[in-house]
Amino acid sequence: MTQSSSGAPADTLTIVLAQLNHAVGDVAGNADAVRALRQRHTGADLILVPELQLVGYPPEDLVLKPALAERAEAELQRLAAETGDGGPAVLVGTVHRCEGRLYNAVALIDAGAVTGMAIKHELPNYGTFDELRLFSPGPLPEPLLFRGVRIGVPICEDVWFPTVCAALKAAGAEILLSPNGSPYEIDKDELRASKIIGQRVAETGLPLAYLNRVGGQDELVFDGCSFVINGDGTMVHRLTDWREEERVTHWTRGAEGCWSCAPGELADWLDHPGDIYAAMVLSLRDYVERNRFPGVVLGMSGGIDSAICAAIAADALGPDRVWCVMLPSRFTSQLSLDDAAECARLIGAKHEIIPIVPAVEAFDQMLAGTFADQDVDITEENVQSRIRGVTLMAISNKFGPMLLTTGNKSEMSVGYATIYGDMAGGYNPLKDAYKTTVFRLAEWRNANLPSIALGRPGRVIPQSIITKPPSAELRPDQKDSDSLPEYDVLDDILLGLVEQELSVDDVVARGHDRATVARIERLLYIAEYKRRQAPPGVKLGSRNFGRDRRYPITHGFRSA
Ligand SMILES: Nc1ncnc2c1ncn2[C@@H]1O[C@H](COP(=O)(O)OP(=O)(O)OC[C@H]2O[C@@H]([n+]3cccc(C(=O)O)c3)[C@H](O)[C@@H]2O)[C@@H](O)[C@H]1O
Ligand SMILES: Nc1ncnc2c1ncn2[C@@H]1O[C@H](COP(=O)(O)OP(=O)(O)OP(=O)(O)O)[C@@H](O)[C@H]1O
Ligand SMILES: NC(=O)CC[C@H](N)C(=O)O
Repeated sequence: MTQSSSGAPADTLTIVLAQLNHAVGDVAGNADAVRALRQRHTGADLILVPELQLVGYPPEDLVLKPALAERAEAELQRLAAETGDGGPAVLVGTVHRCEGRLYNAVALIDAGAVTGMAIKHELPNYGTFDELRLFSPGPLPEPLLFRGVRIGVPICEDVWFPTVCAALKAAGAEILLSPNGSPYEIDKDELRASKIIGQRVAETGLPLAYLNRVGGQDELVFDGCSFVINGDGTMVHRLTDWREEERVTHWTRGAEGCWSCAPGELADWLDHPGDIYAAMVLSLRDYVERNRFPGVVLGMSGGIDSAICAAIAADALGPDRVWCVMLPSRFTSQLSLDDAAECARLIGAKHEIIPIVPAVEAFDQMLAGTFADQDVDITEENVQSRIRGVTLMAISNKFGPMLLTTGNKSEMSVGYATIYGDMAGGYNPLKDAYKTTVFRLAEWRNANLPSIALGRPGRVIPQSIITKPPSAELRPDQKDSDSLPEYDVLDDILLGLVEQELSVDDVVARGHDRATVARIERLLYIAEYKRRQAPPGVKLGSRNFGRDRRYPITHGFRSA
């Protein structure tokens, strides 16, 4: 029931929470998604869509192009006019230009017009965010009046601090509806729900609907995980994770004038490491689809990194869009050949063998004169890796699939990858996953099929790939542990140096060997140039090699 014809405030509201996967820059497509929602929910009073729905979140510097803002303004006016049909109103995230400034805003469109505007006050400017570069902060906001009800619209970062919600409450807000573009980070779903938003509700006593976007956008992925908490702190709705969802919620003004939302479904959210796996699947899917690739190709070595990447790709795109190429050299073992073939068979992906021996021999001959009197060293190992890169890129050029890179975060931390070799490619699902996480993911995927997956259920990674010692097989009997500490040791050192920004002394105090920690710190710093040239990959933690951690390439600092 909406506001009565006498103009008395509404005492019930039907609000649709639309957890959408919008596309950055596709203003027309994002507006069409709003149109379609209005058609599907004609009986609703109000529809809430994610932060910056019209331009997509995060728009980055694209939003500084005046033509983008103009297009968003035109679409907003068109959508507003369409609400003259008597159907639902919409709280739609968009950019707003005023007196030469650009704002991150939410427009209330209702009864044929823009009837209100909320402007983001707190602009996040840390980690991956740099909204102060793009937007001006709005003043402390006031509630928007909708059918006689004062609705507070704190926009994403606005709910991470007490100020905006307190101001809205003081100005008479009765309900808080918060549109978000909150990227996935390990454990952030619970942090948002139990801590951050729980606290805002406790401080204000107001019911709050938290609506997040879903989907992948370059290095970020959005998990959805929207929810509603009533003023007494009870969680009454939890929307699904990793998928779009439209949840119809019913709100009532109670005897004391306080609003509450009727309880609905409380969806389960994936725990570790299933959430990490889902993040990799969804981010790769959206990257490949939105950049219009027919599928992916990857070098399948019989090792765990390429195996899990192939499984993620099959779950993202379907097995028939994944092309696994084994490129054996004379150091490749029969076990690797067998494991690669068996893994591709279990996944259901295309598998092909292209020996690189003729190309290696040709390079040996070509360089024989120049390298006369030189010892064989890592140069020849890197040539093999680069021959694989050239071959895989030739397949990509000829048939169109994007080449996946497979270097995990442990390797990328210490530069254990060949630039222009196995680092050649377009997207890396493992970029922010340490090797120990990769092992956990393989075990998890063999026992679970995430609901968003398009791949086959059951075991997809042969056990021998999980149990054998990792090797790059670039020289006889090579093992990763010949040149690096065992991965559980390496990863704990990296956790300290990268994720927690500890010094060598701090990491040694955790029980590690000083010389090893100092060597890893040195390798970490001198590999920065490689990481700057590495392909993008999905952010999982709070310190990804990307916008979370912006180190200089050239510097002289060593902490020991
Ligand atoms: N600061 C800087 N700015 C710009 N360029 C810089 C640079 N420092 C070195 N370079 C250049 O980089 C070159 C060295 O880099 P690069 O050619 O990659 O060679 P490099 O890092 O020396 O060796 C590759 C490493 O990756 C390992 N690997 C290779 C292949 C696969 C795997 C695996 O586990 O999957 C591991 C291999 O065992 C070795 O440890 C130098 O020749 C130099 O020209
Ligand atoms: N024989 C091979 N055939 C096809 N691709 C290969 C081969 N060897 C290496 N690659 C590619 O180069 C990447 C790095 O390989 P390498 O085996 O040297 O180290 P890794 O990091 O242990 O990876 P993996 O666990 O996949 O073997 C592999 O993931 C794969 O994509
Ligand atoms: N879009 C935003 O304002 C994001 C910042 C916020 N702290 C989050 O990650 O949820």
